[in-house]
Amino acid sequence: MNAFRHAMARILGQPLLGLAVVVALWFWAGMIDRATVQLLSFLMLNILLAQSINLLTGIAGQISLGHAGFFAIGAYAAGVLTKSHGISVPLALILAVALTAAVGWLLAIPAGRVKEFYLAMMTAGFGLLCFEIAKEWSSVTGGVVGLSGIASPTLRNLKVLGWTFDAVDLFRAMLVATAIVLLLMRNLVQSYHGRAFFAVQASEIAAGSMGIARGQVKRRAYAISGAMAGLAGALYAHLVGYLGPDSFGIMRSVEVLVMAIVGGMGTIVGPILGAALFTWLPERLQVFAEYQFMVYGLILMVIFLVLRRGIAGALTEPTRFIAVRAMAAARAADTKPAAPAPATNPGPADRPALLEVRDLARNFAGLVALDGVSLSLRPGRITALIGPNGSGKSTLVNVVSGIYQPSRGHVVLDGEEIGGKPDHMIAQRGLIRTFQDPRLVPSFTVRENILLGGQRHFRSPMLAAALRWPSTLREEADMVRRAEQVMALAGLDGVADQIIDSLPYGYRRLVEVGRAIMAEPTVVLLDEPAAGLSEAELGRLATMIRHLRDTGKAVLLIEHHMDFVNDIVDDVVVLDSGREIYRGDMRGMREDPAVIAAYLGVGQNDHA
Ligand SMILES: Nc1ncnc2c1ncn2[C@@H]1O[C@H](COP(=O)(O)OP(=O)(O)OP(=O)(O)O)[C@@H](O)[C@H]1O
Repeated sequence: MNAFRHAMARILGQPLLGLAVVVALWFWAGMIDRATVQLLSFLMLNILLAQSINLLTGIAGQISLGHAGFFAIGAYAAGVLTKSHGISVPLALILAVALTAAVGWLLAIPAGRVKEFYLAMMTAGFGLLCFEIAKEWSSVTGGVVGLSGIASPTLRNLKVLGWTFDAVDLFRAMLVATAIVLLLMRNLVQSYHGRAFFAVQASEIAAGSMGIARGQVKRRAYAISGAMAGLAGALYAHLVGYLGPDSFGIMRSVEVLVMAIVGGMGTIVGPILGAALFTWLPERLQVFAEYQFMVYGLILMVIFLVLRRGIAGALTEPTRFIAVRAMAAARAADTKPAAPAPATNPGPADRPALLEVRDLARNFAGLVALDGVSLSLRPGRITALIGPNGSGKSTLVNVVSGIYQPSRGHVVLDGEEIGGKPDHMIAQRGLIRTFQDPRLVPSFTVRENILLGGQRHFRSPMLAAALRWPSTLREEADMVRRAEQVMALAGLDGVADQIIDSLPYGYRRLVEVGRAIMAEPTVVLLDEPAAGLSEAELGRLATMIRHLRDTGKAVLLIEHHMDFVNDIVDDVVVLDSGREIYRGDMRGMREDPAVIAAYLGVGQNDHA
């Protein structure tokens, strides 16, 4: 079964297969009856709609129950602009797409602030609003009577660049448009922009910690998704020549979502298969006459029960079509991993600090979690931050990395005050952190997760990524090469292509630290990276942390594993109840009475 799914993944992943299908459909359309051409045209619309929601929901993780709204805006914009304002069809199409992209961008501003049920309800509200406007704004949309007489093949008045389109011409134009959109979407999803979408879906906090501006990513996802649904709407207007509000109700939004889910969200091929099934199925179900919707409902229930990851998930390997995998593997083949940096001594203790924390405090509703902590992290030195549970170590990392606002004090990174700045900006400036519970993209491979560390260094604009501009490919190849080096250092090269969720826990910790190395930070904050690691994994972790030190990074290590800390750190700071109780070296710490009483527990043994 696995061999079959692997083979299917290879076959369906071939761009030549897509080209062959497009060419075959192009010629076949000239040989078949009109009804079939119409059905194929609807298939193109459904593919665009299903991909549009796939990008927003399956890839960027933003559920939408109002996609029919974008479809309606695109359709009415094209219909009104061509019919009432005499604008040419191609220009109207471009304007309709631009308008829906702008609406998507604007919708992201409120929608980007909410999640899950609230987001579902907000987007359903958007869909309802569009539906009601279509119904009530009768001077423009024709209201419930609808807008008829839009240029279409049926009326023989669909003129494009002086050429009158019949049904077959329109289908061919839709076929080419759909193929181009799919190609651009695939390229985009496989670039670092696409990885940012997946990262936001997996964990917004982790995305921020890699320098990904989640608000911007969501706005882009809404705008592109809106534009795709808008394009489908504009094409629909010219396909049918008539628009009525009933085509844009909530059921249309649900249908679009169902197509993408049944096909397989998060993949490129899934929504195509889902769209094909749901274009073909209603026709077949007509034999059940008045029972057809019952049968439809039953089929849906069975499909969701049996195909948990959609048709694509059943046919192929999981998430085979996402991210940079194919490209990464190709580039990796000619990559020679660099040897780990030679060990050097720690940097001198008197070099200027890369990170200065001064008098930092943080309260949580009356609880003082941090109470005036000061700390300096210098290049090429590893500082341990230790202390009993609840002493404020993670809070310090969260405040410094921008997840929590400080209640008081300063955080200065490389001479710049960063206290209170958003987490992604702090990461962009070179302060990278890991989490107590590793936060990775579960559907990504080890390589893809490591690559996410490089997000802050990518520069290619979205258009260049969608067009696979040579500069984008070069940038991507450089990053992949660096990811290979990081994996070699971390001993992860043997599992580079494994999905992270299929690997034991220890690997996830190492991958998260590898991701931090990939970011080429100036300052790294590691929150209990050794927890739960085996002896062999601890060895690899130590190599990675020493590599950070030897390449001049300032490292803060929160850790309870004293033997591990003893072996690698240069300086130690101990916290208790949000205050510093010790600063110095390891030996001094072990003998310090305050540390013994608060943390090391020897004092308690003495009492026993
Ligand atoms: N988001 C929050 N809301 C309320 N209280 C919090 C929050 N985060 C931390 N605290 C509290 O702040 C104090 C310090 O917690 P913190 O997690 O920083 O300790 P820690 O030293 O990292 O502990 P551990 O070693 O168990 O991770 C604790 O009393 C904790 O309950």
